[in-house]
Amino acid sequence: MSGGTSAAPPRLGVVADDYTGALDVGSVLRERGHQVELRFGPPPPDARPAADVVVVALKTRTAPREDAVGQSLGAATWLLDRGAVQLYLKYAATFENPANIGPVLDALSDLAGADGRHPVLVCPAVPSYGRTVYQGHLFVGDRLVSEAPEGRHPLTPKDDPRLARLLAAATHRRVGLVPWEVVVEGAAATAAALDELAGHGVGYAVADVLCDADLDTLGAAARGHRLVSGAAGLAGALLGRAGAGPPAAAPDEDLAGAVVAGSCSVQTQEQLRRFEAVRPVFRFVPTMVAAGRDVAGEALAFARTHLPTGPVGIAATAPPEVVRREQAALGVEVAAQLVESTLAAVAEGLVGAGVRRLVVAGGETSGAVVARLGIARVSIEQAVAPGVAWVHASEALPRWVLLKSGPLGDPDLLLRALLADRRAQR
Ligand SMILES: Nc1ncnc2c1ncn2[C@@H]1O[C@H](COP(=O)(O)OP(=O)(O)OP(=O)(O)O)[C@@H](O)[C@H]1O
Ligand SMILES: O=C(O)[C@@H](O)C(=O)CO
Repeated sequence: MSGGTSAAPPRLGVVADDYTGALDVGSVLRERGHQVELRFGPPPPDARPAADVVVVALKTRTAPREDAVGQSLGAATWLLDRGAVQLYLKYAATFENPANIGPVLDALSDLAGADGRHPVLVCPAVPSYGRTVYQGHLFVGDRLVSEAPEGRHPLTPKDDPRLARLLAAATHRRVGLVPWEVVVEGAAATAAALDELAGHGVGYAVADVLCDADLDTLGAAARGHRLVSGAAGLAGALLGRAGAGPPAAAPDEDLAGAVVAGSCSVQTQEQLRRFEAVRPVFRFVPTMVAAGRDVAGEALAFARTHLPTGPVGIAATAPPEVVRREQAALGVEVAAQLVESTLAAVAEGLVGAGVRRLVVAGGETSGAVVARLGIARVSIEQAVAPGVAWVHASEALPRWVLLKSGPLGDPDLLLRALLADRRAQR
C-alpha cells in the first residue's frame, strides 16, 4: 500500500490487463497524491483493501478469451463487493489485443450495470507518452500505430489504427466516437455528446484526445460513470490531484541488482544496449531452450560470476527479424512461453543468489516473474520515469522490484535504476 491507510471504500477500483500496465496506472495515481494499493493476480476472497485506489493486476491481455473474461469479472466483482465507487478497465495505450478488450468490456458493462444512459468511454490516449487519438485513429508520436515500431509487438501486432473498427470486431455493442471538436468544447458538451450516443444505442464511445486538457475534460464528463476504460492517462484525470502524497522510498544502491528482460520493444532494446555498454548481459533466444540447453543454469552461472562487481542483465530481448525467426521456428506461443518460463526461473535463481533489486522489462514477462516469486501485494515507491516505479514487497523477496513497461522509459532508464546515484533519479 502506498500513502497510509483508509477505512473508506475505494473511490476507484482498477482491473489492469497486465502487470506493467497496472504499475503504470498505479504510479500515475500515486504521483497525483492518491493512496494506491497494488495487488498481483486474482485477489484472495478474504482480502480487505485499504486505499483510495485499488489496482488489481491480471495477466489477461494475451490469455484465452474465456480466461480473460473470467478473471476480469472475478477481480471487478471483488472490487465492487468492497464498495469501489467506480470501476476502471486498464489496457495499453497502444490498445493491445482488442480481441480480449471487447469481451472483457462487455462482461464488465453487464456487471457494473452500465445502464444505457451513457456509453462506456474507450480512451487509450496518453499524450505525455506520445499516444493520441484523432478521428478515432490511434497515433504513436507522428505515426499511426499501425505504422509505428510500437505497433510491431511480438504477440499482438497491429495493422489497423481505427479503434472503433477494432473494438466493433470484438463486441456486439455499437461503438461510436466523441470527436475532438466536441471534446475541446468542454465537459458539458462531451457529456451531452455521450447522452446523444446512448440515444442511438451506442455502448462504447471512443474519444479523441490530443493533449492532457482533453483528458481532464473526459475525466470531468465521466466522473459519475460506474465503468470507465482506458490507459493510465484517463485514470489520472478521473480522480484529479490529491496533493503531494507521501514520500517515496528507493532501494539502497548497495543491494545486489539485476535486470531480466523479455520485452522486445524499441525502447527496451536501446535501454538494454546502454546498460550493456557498462555492465555484462547474458542474451538468449528461445530456440536455445527448445534445443535442450540449460539456459537458466547458464544465465545464473554468468550472473554469479559478475554480481560481485555490480548489476547484471539476462535478456531475450531481440530485434524484430530475430523474433520473427524464433517464432517461425517454434510458433509464437511456444517461443513466448519458453522465454517467460526461462526468465521466471532465472529471476528465482537471482533471488537465491542474493539479488534484492530486480528490474523486469515487459508486461508478459513481469507477469511470469512476479507469479514465480510469489509476490501478491506491494507498495508503490520511487518513480524512475513516468509510469515506471520501484515497488516494495514486504512479504516476499527480492523486496525491491521495478516493472518496466516495454514502451516506457527514456534510453538511460536501466542505468539510472540500477547504477546511477540516487540523486539523479526523478
Ligand atoms: N527472442 C524472442 N523470441 C520470441 N519471443 C520473444 C523473444 N523475446 C521475448 N519474446 C516474447 O515477447 C513477449 C514480449 O512481451 P512483454 O509483454 O514481456 O514485453 P512488452 O510487450 O514490450 O511489454 P509491455 O507489455 O509492458 O508493453 C513475451 O511474451 C516474450 O516471451
Ligand atoms: O499503456 C501502456 O503502454 C502500459 O501501461 C502497458 O499497458 C504496458 O503493457
